[in-house]
Amino acid sequence: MTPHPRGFLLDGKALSETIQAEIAEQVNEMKKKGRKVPHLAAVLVGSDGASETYVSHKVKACERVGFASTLRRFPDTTTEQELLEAIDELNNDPQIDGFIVQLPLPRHIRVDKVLERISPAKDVDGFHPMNTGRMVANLPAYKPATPDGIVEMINRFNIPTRGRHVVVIGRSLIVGTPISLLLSREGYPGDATVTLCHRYTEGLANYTRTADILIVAVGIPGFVTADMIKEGATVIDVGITRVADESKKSGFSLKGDVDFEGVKPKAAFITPVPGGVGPMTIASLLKNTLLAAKGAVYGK
Ligand SMILES: Nc1nc(=O)c2c([nH]1)NC[C@@H]1CN(c3ccc(C(=O)N[C@@H](CCC(=O)O)C(=O)O)cc3)C=[N+]21
Repeated sequence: MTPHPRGFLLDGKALSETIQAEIAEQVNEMKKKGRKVPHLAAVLVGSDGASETYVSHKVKACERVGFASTLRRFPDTTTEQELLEAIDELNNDPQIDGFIVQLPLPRHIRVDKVLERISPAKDVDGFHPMNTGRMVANLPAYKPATPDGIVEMINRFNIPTRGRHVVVIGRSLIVGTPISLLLSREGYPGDATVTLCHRYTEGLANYTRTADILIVAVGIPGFVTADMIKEGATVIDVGITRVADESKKSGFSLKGDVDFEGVKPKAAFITPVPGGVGPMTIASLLKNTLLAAKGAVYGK
């Protein structure tokens, strides 16, 4: 008998590039028909290093697929009212198909107020309660990019989900809650039995050890260790933390929530960090922007 394969890398970077090539193809078709290319705007408040990196990745991805992009920068001292006015401008700008307000925001700005101000039809992050609600109700909606990227990854790598036990660690509105919903609902990739764990879960390892698919989004480097994994599980690492690293020019390296080296020999499939879920998030944001330009969710 051949040994069961272990440690197959779920290469999110390569898959994201494949999806971006598919999107670029669609942009070419739009151009041929004389239609305007999709236009994504990003709003960045303050100068958080990680946020700068993510937003620049999004802008570069737009260029790669042939989208137009706009970056609106605001200082840390921007008031909530000023930010809301900037959002109104983007809502009313017919050139902009979709936009995102990069999180986190400075503490003096109420994130709920900001997200609710975004027109649901332009909310390509899928953070507006209208899109959350429509997703829950199985209506056409923009789905949040990180869970959508995970679903896409499971789909394209043909990882079975029906009747499987999915354990999610972390219940955020942006990752843990929506991925639990998407994988438990009808059809593929779905039909899974989902357990949603969080900081108050007692005996966490008793759950994780029964997971066929383990999805970790807690933001603590190396949180999941080999002893917590079932042999042959699929391990999806959403964490991405900057950890000081003298050997790097940047002075830091990126660490996931999973002890990759320890877990890899036990897992059937595993996502690396970087190069796993992060790039899939970008691909899904582009997908949503294409949907917005086509009016595929709310009409034109
Ligand atoms: N309104 C809003 N929408 C978001 O979607 C959003 C956000 N705010 N705030 C922060 C989180 C985080 N996020 C990532 C996107 C791409 C990578 C990504 O491309 N990561 C690369 C490496 C990134 C690097 O070099 O630092 C990778 O994992 O290989 C990571 C994280 C989107 N987020």
